[in-house]
Amino acid sequence: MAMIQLNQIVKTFYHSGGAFTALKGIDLTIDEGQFVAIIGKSGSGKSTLLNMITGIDHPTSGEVIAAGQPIHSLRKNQFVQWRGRTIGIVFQFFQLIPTLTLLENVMLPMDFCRMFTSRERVKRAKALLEEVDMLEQANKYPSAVSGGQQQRVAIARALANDPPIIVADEPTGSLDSQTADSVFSLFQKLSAQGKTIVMVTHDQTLASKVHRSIIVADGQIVNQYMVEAFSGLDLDQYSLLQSQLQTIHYPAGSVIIHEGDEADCAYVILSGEVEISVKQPNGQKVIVSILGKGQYFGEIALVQGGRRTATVRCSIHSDVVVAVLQRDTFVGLVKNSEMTKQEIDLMIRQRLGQLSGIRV
Ligand SMILES: Nc1ncnc2c1ncn2[C@@H]1O[C@H](COP(=O)(O)OP(=O)(O)OP(=O)(O)O)[C@@H](O)[C@H]1O
Repeated sequence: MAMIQLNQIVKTFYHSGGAFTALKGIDLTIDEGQFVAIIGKSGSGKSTLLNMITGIDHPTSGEVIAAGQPIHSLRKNQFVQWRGRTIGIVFQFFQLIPTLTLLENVMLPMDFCRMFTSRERVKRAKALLEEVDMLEQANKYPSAVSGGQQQRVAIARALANDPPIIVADEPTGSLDSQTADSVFSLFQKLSAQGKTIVMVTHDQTLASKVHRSIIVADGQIVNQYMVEAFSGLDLDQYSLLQSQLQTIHYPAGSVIIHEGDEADCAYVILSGEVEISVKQPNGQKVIVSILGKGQYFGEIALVQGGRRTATVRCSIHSDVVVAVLQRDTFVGLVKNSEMTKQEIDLMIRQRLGQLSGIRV
């Protein structure tokens, strides 16, 4: 079930110098219980995207639905109460109230949403502080504990009303790496308990520790099948890829590449399936493989020089959408990413081996 859904979200900021579009038509569905990392370079639009989900900011156009509620259709008072019960928010700099004790900070969202009786609130706040290993410090003020400890309390506060969604903007960004690890494992624990978590981070290594990572580049989400096809790129390279991509729609059964043609681009399949075929010496065509979403083709002639080694035709059952990468972009990516180069070299060797087996 979808817990968060963004439909065609556009956000344009207007200022004295003109207009700047920070989000350019974002479509995103996050399922219940998913732990999602939003990754991207500084200025790519991550926080703006998060602010759309929390309702801290309004989209210029488009719709956000969280826990079944179109959030921007609620009146302000209704919205604030709804969010207090539905979305727990964790910030990079904790944002605890300095004049309240840690226990009082955790009780605040329950007081605000009148969720539990006063006695239950104290009991629950203590239980949450225990869960984040901070119960012994409950009566201290935020300034008397470390940054990592403040963030643990901020997480307990986000959980106060038992919201199904937790949203966190760089929650480990201001912490040293050891403290960051222990705060991150708290999020993993919450994920295991079934919370839906959306976390903005600069840290690409976190991608392997969550259910799903979404790369934002220049106000757009980099297509997940591009990320699958080129898994070894860094954020600068994904940004470049996103800015230079062109998508083309081919009808079912049409030919995308003819064997023997000159080569000037490579392709990644975004939807549908293609058949790769070669001509045998006796003139007969043989299908050597079928490729689907997240797989690329057309790379052999680009990397090795020369003409197309096979014909690529859309399956007769479905249309095909491909991302087209011009020669310079493709060769540049391969040259600048050793991991991508190794993966592609290996793939080319396997494919050429397969083709020569068929041509003899
Ligand atoms: N209130 C605003 N007015 C004008 N421009 C804004 C505003 N908020 C954000 N922007 C611009 O929108 C773009 C995206 O900003 P955003 O804060 O979402 O990026 P980010 O990916 O979260 O960056 P960082 O990792 O540095 O926090 C930036 O170019 C930023 O300057």
